[in-house]
Amino acid sequence: MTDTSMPEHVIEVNDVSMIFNIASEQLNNLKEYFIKLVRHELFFKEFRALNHVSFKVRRGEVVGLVGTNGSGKSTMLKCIAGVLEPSEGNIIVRGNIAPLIELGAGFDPELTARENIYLNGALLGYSNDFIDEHLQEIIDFAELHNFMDMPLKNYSSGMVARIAFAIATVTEPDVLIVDETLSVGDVFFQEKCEKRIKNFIDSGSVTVLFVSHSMEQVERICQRAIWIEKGEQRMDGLVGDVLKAYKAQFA
Ligand SMILES: Nc1ncnc2c1ncn2[C@@H]1O[C@H](COP(=O)(O)OP(=O)(O)OP(=O)(O)O)[C@@H](O)[C@H]1O
Repeated sequence: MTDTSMPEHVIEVNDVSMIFNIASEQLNNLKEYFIKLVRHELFFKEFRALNHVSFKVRRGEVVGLVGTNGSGKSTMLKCIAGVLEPSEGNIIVRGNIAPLIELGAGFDPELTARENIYLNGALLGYSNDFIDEHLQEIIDFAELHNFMDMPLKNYSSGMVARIAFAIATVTEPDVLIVDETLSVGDVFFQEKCEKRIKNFIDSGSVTVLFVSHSMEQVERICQRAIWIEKGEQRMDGLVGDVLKAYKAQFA
């Protein structure tokens, strides 16, 4: 049931900037780093990965973030997911987030896939009982029945993606963040994930933020796109219009 008292914007990104401190010169090893540090010769310069970005996303909207390599898309998603704190501005997220970013970050490579499902599930806020109840469903979706007792360090990146996607989407999240997760999966898994995302979209209550370098995939999944380039917000609008402008820069 939709709660009409809820504010209609599920995500609010208000004038967000992200500044990273990067070493101003190249250091070749840790020893060099410590010598410079002790001599107070270590200087940093500021790098703005995001520069005054603002946008709002309504419940049920499916938004694609596009931009060339290093333009700040993942940084934006990490700020929204709460993995990074913006240097300036603020972000409001109303509801629970299923973040499919930095796959494997919430996993322990030494543990088996089965153990990792419980570990990652706990990080996502699921109880042990809940996982017990849904374990088979997760394994079925990931289609990795024979590999459940293998340590995750022996998994391929696509296999990790399968497990991560299956756990994160076992229930309907308020906000689903998908950052290149699907790109490491094979075409069959990609189709399966897209179908699950589409089901969420059809329910009308899941908000999806999606990053992909496949323009075709962005066009197929998203209604709206935001173009971020070198940390600057270039355009925000209907997916067709934004992709047209984005592609035109290479023409
Ligand atoms: N922890 C960090 N420290 C310093 N710089 C960082 C850090 N994380 C990201 N950056 C820099 O911020 C910029 C934006 O990176 P980001 O990963 O957000 O780009 P992206 O648009 O997701 O790129 P891609 O399409 O290649 O995945 C890059 O120049 C990157 O080097």
